[in-house]
Amino acid sequence: SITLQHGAHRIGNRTDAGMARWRSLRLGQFIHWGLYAIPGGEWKGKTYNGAAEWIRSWKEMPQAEYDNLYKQFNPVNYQPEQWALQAKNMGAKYMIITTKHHDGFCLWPSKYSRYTVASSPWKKDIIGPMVDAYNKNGIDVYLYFSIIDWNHPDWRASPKTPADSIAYGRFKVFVKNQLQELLTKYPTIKGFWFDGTWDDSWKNDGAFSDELEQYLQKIHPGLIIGSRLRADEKGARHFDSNGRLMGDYEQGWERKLPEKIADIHGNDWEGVMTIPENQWGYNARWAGHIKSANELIEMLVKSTSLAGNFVINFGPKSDGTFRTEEVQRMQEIGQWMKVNGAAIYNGGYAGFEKQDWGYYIRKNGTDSVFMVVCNVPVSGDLRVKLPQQTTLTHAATLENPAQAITPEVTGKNEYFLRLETKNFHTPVVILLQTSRNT
Ligand SMILES: C#C[C@@H]1N[C@@H](C)[C@@H](O)[C@H]1O
Repeated sequence: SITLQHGAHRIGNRTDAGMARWRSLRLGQFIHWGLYAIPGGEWKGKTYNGAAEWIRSWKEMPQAEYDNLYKQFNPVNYQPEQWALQAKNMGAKYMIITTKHHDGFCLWPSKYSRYTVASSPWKKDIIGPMVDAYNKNGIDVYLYFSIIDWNHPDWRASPKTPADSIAYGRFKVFVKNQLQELLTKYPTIKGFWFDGTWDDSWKNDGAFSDELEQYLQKIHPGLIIGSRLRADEKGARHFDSNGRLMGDYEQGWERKLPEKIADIHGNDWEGVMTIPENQWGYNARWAGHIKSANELIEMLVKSTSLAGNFVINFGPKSDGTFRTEEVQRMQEIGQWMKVNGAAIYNGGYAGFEKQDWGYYIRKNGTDSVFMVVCNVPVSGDLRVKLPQQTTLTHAATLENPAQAITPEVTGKNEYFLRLETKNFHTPVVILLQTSRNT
């Protein structure tokens, strides 16, 4: 390995209580909300086919017109208490909110910028009441913060001239000030979710991202920050030039998930997922494949089975309400979580051989292993193959009333569980009690 000043400073996962809590939450809610919700993917009768929150970069969108949308930001139906209750009923245990996306508009009244809610008809702080409402409902809050800031005169994707470098130097001070301000104003938040760190200006300044992370940790010890913030001094991101993860969890799983346990290299990780193929901010016209609640539940189960967190994204409208399809997904997922949440919270990798019918999840630190059946075999017979020296002592479904299943022993450490009925409309969870033959 090579000597790095600004590579990973820790080998292996964090072992503190704050990270153990993050690891136990498993299901999160992402919220992308900002000026982009006003056009909602459309402008003067034309439809923008990209991600709605990137509409400012669309050649059909005059940037000056986009930058004046703040004069229309007035979410009269914004009710953070309702948002938090809805998330609680979905079973989300943490929430990530865009304080500032790439367009640079701040949902909090930052004293370092005029491009904030304070300048809008709404005037008031959006973030504070949201953090309070979610915390009151037992949901941890993480703040999404984009380093890219299209609105700030000193932002540079790639400094070319000495003047650029001086401007970008001012921009780095601005970033540091805004982050310190967010930690001071919202001290109960558990971490930052950084984005927009792919440009040369950031990638080529590993020292700054390293110092920034340490500066934030000094203000708020235990802060949880993923791998998307840092670069090392050779421009490597997420993993340093020695292949070691920088940050507290792997944060590269955006609209994709690992397939098998080897893909995560033993690191904590989090997957973030849109319900349409690629829309984070509100887009009036949802096109392409829209994920069903069952698809999202299966992704949550798959993530948990591979010892990772899963965060589902929602894009509220400019008035502060949620579109029907998103409300429906939250309700359906919540109904499933009410019965089966025990298989998700504190769930992790079971270490059993993967079977076609679905996923195994081990309740961390116990001999309780859940089977989550997503693909009911026409035979109704679920094959279970346990590691050597492991015996299956009991099996029952989680639903009410629990349906006991007598395991049929077919060979060494191999069993079949027969489902009495095969017509399930959502993934069915079976709790296995195993014992290790010491
Ligand atoms: C690309 C990109 C951004 N990363 C996702 C989390 C959204 O914020 C999207 O705009």
